[in-house]
Amino acid sequence: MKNNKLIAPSLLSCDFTHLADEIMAVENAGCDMLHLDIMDGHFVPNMTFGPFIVSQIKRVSKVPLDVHLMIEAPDMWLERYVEAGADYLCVHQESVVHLNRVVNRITELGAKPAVALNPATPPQVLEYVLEFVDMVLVMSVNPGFGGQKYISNIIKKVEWLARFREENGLNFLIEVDGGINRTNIGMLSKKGVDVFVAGSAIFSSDDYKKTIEEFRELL
Ligand SMILES: O=C(CO)[C@@H](O)[C@H](O)COP(=O)(O)O
Ligand SMILES: [Co+2]
Repeated sequence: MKNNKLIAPSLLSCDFTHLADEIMAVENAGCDMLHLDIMDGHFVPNMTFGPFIVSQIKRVSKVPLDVHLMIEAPDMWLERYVEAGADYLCVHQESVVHLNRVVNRITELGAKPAVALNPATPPQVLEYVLEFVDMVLVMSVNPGFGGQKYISNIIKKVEWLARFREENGLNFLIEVDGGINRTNIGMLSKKGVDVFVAGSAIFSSDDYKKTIEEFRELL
């Protein structure tokens, strides 16, 4: 961790034909975590990979894995993703009925629970679970694809979460995901964001190290 701000490249935008090389490249470039987007073709209109690939990524990675579940009924899969090596395990509030139970289960399994919010979901729905989570993921695009445009009104959610955290003496991390780049990362950091997921901004750049260093200067 550097300056308590974490950069988590989303592998969704990497070259999957050279997965291990891409992981090594972003780790050597100084990233703090790897963000893994799990999509099931139901909760979001796209599909990626499951626990087997997560376990393979775990074998070759040195930094913590931040596993973002964009799937229906994630409660059926918690054990599998923790066994596969998830350090942070994130469920969408919109995909879960018994959120308190799911968060507690992730903790019992030994991972750090995180909850994600779609762009249209207000943060106040999390008021009664915030004391139990390690991280809140504020989606700044509609989940399903990399390379989309940042939705600017999510900043109000970041402000509310940062204020709630302060007023209640909590220490969950605030993470943003979607359309993060050098034009918005500095402002988000000042508002209280701790973890910055970036897919296309890192993997479409020519020099991952330079891009991550530029991000870090803006934090
Ligand atoms: O969860 C998601 C998309 O659903 C993200 O993690 C994206 O993969 C971020 O990609 P960029 O917007 O940074 O290209
Ligand atoms: Co994600």
